[in-house]
Amino acid sequence: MLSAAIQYIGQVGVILSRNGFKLAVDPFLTPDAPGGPPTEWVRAYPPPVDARDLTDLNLVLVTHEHGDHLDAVTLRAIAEASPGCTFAGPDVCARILVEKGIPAERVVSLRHGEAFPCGGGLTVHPMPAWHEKRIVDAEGRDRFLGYLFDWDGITIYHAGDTLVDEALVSALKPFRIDIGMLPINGRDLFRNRRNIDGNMNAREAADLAADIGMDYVVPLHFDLYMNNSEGIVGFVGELFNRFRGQKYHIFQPGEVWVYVKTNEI
Ligand SMILES: Nc1ccn([C@@H]2O[C@H](COP(=O)(O)O)[C@@H](O)[C@H]2O)c(=O)n1
Repeated sequence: MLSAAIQYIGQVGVILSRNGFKLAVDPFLTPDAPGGPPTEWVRAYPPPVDARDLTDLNLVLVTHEHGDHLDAVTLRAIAEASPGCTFAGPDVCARILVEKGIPAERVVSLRHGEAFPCGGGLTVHPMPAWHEKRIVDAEGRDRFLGYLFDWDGITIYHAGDTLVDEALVSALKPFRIDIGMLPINGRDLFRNRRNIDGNMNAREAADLAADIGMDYVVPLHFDLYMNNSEGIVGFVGELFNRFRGQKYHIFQPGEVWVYVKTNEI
């Protein structure tokens, strides 16, 4: 019987733990968000975890540089609380992390096509992401990344912020994904006008989960900022109406879910 523990910490932030190795993706734990009131960015709930209490992280992965994903205040607090923690992300983020005070020797630049071996039987495969569009620099390095965790018998995909693109489906198809964590906030002209880049919506996330054959699909990016959300009801409806039997897990902020991979009881 194989298992992995996942804690949801808000927006797209999660902490994953397996085989004694613990990592966080996009921890955004600042109570006063960048922008913040009186702007449109009003958190729906306070951070469920204090970054200063994250004392045993081995790795933090950042998907892109937007302030609700790369939160320098949170990351500096983690660097201090978890002295053995490495910080990794797209090259743009790696440079920002160093500028923001994370020691350069603890920062790794990741790119699609180059696997990143870690402890605990984990290999991280950086995946391209289309946060409204795919942006690649002159050296072919993606500005936005998702991550595929090939973790000693359990495969977990964290999409970061992305649309569904045929090239993404092709990149994911070779893997048998046990848990796929997908943004579902969608996009529209009126958010674009306010410089809010879009992602896949609930319908597209449901289709992707079914098309890839994910065991569980986990929606993200729907509950923290209601100005950039399409809610959760549509996602459940899509699965119920069109993909009956597709398993899913909807997190509450701060909740820990233990995924167990077994056919036996
Ligand atoms: N507190 C925040 C959160 C987000 N933004 C900006 O919104 C845009 C979209 O954010 P994503 O989650 O889709 O990456 C992006 O430009 C963020 O910087 C913000 O200003 N304040």
